[in-house]
Amino acid sequence: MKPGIGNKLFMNSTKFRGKVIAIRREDQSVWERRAALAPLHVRKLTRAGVKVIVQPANRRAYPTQAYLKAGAIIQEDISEASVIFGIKQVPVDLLLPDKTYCMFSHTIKAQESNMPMLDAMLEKNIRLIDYEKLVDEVGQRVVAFGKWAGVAGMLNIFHGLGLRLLALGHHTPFMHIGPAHNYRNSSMANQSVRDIGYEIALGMLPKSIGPLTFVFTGSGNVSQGAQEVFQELPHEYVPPEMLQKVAEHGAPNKVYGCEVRRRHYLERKSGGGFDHDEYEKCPDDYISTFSKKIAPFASVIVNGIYWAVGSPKLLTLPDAKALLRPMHAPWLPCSEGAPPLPHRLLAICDISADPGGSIEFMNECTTIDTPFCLYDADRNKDTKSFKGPGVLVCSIDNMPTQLPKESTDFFGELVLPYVSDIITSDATKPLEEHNFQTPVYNAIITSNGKLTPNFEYIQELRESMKSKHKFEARCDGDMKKVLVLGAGRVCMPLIEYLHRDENLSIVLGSSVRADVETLSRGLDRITPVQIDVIDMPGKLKELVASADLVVSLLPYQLHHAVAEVCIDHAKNMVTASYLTPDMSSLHERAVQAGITIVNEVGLDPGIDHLLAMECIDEVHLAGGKVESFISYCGGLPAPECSDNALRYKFSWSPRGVLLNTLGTAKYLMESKVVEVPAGGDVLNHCNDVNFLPGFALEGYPNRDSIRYASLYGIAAEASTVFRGTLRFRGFVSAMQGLQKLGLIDPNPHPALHPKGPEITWRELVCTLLGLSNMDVFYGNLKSKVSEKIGDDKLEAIENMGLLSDKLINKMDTPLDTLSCYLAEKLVLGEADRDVIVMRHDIGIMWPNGNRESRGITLVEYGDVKGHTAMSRMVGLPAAIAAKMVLDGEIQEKGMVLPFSPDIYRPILSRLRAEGIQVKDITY
Ligand SMILES: NC(=O)c1ccc[n+]([C@@H]2O[C@H](COP(=O)([O-])OP(=O)(O)OC[C@H]3O[C@@H](n4cnc5c(N)ncnc54)[C@H](O)[C@@H]3O)[C@@H](O)[C@H]2O)c1
Ligand SMILES: N[C@@H](CCCCN[C@@H](CCC(=O)O)C(=O)O)C(=O)O
Repeated sequence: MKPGIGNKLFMNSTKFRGKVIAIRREDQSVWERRAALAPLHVRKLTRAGVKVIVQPANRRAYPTQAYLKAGAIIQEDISEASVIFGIKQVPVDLLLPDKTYCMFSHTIKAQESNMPMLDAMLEKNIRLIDYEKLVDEVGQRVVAFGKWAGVAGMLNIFHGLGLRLLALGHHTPFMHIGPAHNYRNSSMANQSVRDIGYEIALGMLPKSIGPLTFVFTGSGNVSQGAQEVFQELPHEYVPPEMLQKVAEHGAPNKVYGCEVRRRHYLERKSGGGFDHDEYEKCPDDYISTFSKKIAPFASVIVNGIYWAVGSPKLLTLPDAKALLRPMHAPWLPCSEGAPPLPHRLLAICDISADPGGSIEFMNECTTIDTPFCLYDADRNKDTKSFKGPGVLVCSIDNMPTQLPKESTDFFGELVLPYVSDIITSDATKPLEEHNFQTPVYNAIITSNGKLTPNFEYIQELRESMKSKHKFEARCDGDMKKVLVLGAGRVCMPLIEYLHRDENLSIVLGSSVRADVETLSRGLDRITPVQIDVIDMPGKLKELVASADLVVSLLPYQLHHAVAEVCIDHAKNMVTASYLTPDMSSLHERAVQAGITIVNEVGLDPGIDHLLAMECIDEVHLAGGKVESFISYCGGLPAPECSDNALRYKFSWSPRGVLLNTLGTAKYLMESKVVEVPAGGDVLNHCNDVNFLPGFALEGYPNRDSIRYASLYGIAAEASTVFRGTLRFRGFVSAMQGLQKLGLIDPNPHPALHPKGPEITWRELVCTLLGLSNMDVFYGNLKSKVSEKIGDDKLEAIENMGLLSDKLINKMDTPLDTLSCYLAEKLVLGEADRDVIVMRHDIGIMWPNGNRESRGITLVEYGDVKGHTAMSRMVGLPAAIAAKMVLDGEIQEKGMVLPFSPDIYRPILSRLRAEGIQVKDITY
């Protein structure tokens, strides 16, 4: 039935005589000024003989007087009415039994907060008609406020844009637009919009902000309402494919609009194209390109689409991170007083207002009281502010009530054709005795104490939700569970960071019971579990299966076994370790399982990558090239604690430290590839390192640096790429002594069989020297050692007690035996602290031919009474990455490295918030 037809329906009709309806006073929100029928509609009804009772309400936009003039009876008591019209939900104690109520009940998704009202309606024999379910034969809603949400939304976002631009340093004509509810009606609002349009046409938008583009999603009433307001500005519409051009080089004296339809951004996964019917049937077969092809060129997005669960989102959490990255637009005239915009996307008006829906990071609607929030993608948090990083979001879910008179007129006009039918309702009589037209009949949710057949599903939904809740309550409600494997030296700051989130519970599993118990002490929501991941595969499966995410802080060789189980159970995983070929080989399987495995998010690897990528991307964005990249990192004892022959104490896995001196290395030095074979040769490539002259540092190559040339995107431009390990001078020489003696050998040695006879360090050295007489005179032994490893290295061997008569705790291989021994000997003592020293020296060539050297330095000391610097620098980035995966901020599947800005930027910004400071110098 068409609007306006109501006029005829109520003409000369006698069937309405004696009918009594009421318009109730709204009480759901202080902003609710709408009514279901305007005085104009009431007049039609009263003329047709209907008695209309209107509950007095000074808040209603149409004054009570106007209803009185339209023939209504103004009175508090509405019990005489058989049908009661309202807009929003009714408090349970105000529900009158045996009546028909019309409203937006918000019950059809079994919304928990409205279930008591639904129960009361069933109990009180109320017939509930829900406007939302009044639909035509093709399922289109026939009564709605749609257009007015669009009109109000557009005004709100103009208003917010003015305030946001001001906070970014720019007065603009948008400052003169108020929130929608400041206007008496849309004509007044449109006049204001025209006024600012005049200013825009005169060129009063600052040039430094560049052209403004408005993207409208959807083409329904909401979008049309918004565009009607937009069109009051001097504007030009462009198709999506021209958006980039106008966003960069459009005119500043008008604004650009772009209406985006599904076909513009939805593509069949298997080879592109869009088919409406196919999409309706299988939305899963489609992906959205909105975030890549359209959003990067939008200043403002006005979202007016209907989004169904399961269909691709317009913008995800990672998309927001990409869109809110610094913009580089050197062609815009910027200065200190005319600052450039931080990024193009300034504001989103999410009129669809569907939390967690098409705009994934909109997880709570804003309100008319507090209409805006600023969503900071790097922190995945929003603030009620206009200042600071982020995109402004307006997602009020009752915008039409900001223009209450026109909304009431519009709605009343749409609902009136159905009123003639609805007012025949007598809730005391069975439905069958009525002759409702189909749309009305189909919108009846409750009748005669029961849910109508179309809505019986609500009860099932409630039951399934209840059992889901019960199940969730059993599994600690909405809590997510993280399984942390490994309770060693770098674990605790990770646990503490994760533990800050009260919705997380942690299972800490490791091979040594005492370790897991110590680390869990004093913390709630953490369960210590003793597990050997190799010897107890069943238990590992069980723990992984019940977790939402696994963090492995085990020795790196064990990650592969854990990753296999994560793939089998489709659980995401995070490690602070190098992506080994072993782990890489699981990439495809991880992709197939739909899981994310983030690697290399510790310190080195980890923070070094994040800082490198931050600088490299900045250089590339500004058109520069990275000609050389030299990076060093050392986890060291603080200089005042370096009181031993190695000038070293362990802040992370001793075995790992020793093993690294045996590995291969590869680097690029002034265009020459240098390959270092395994077995200790890396130490022969040691140099003094002098960027901190107060520290006596030396450095040697660390693994394959060339691999990072391509991963960092500098392979085609850098002639030097080097990553190295830092130590205090003296370490390399002492270590070479150990190597030469054969003490860093990872292969089993018969003298070190755990079940073999007891042996002292002195005897082992004799054995390794090939001496048949273990009883050799001490002075003589020293000479033999000197002969083998050199005079300069002898003192270190002696100083470490390796010529002593101390019994050995035999661990099969010299390497494991020495690791175990040195782990105790070179432990950071109670009064010791460690220090992390990291340095990147980056040589840059700018487009104008100028050269620049950038020094990025991180020096972090550990806390004597608290955590080591190493554990914080490894545990924190790993924990932040783990949270990002859990919260959906990292969604990439397979083996993931932290090289993309949407991963490294948030991690760095959160590390900086933890007080980690990096010095950046140009020399
Ligand atoms: N990226 C970086 O900057 C960085 C820095 C330090 C450490 N790491 C890595 O982090 C991980 C942890 O380092 P750490 O210094 O804490 O090591 P650690 O040696 O101090 O601790 C290892 C832990 O794993 C446990 N473990 C060993 N074998 C096990 C098994 N079979 N089953 C269950 N538990 C077992 C040990 O009991 C211990 O709790 C290692 O992989 C290390 O290489 C990375
Ligand atoms: N290179 C520095 C810092 C090393 C931090 C530990 N990194 C481990 C990571 C091993 C892994 O788990 O993959 C390493 O071996 O470099 C130093 O040696 O002092």
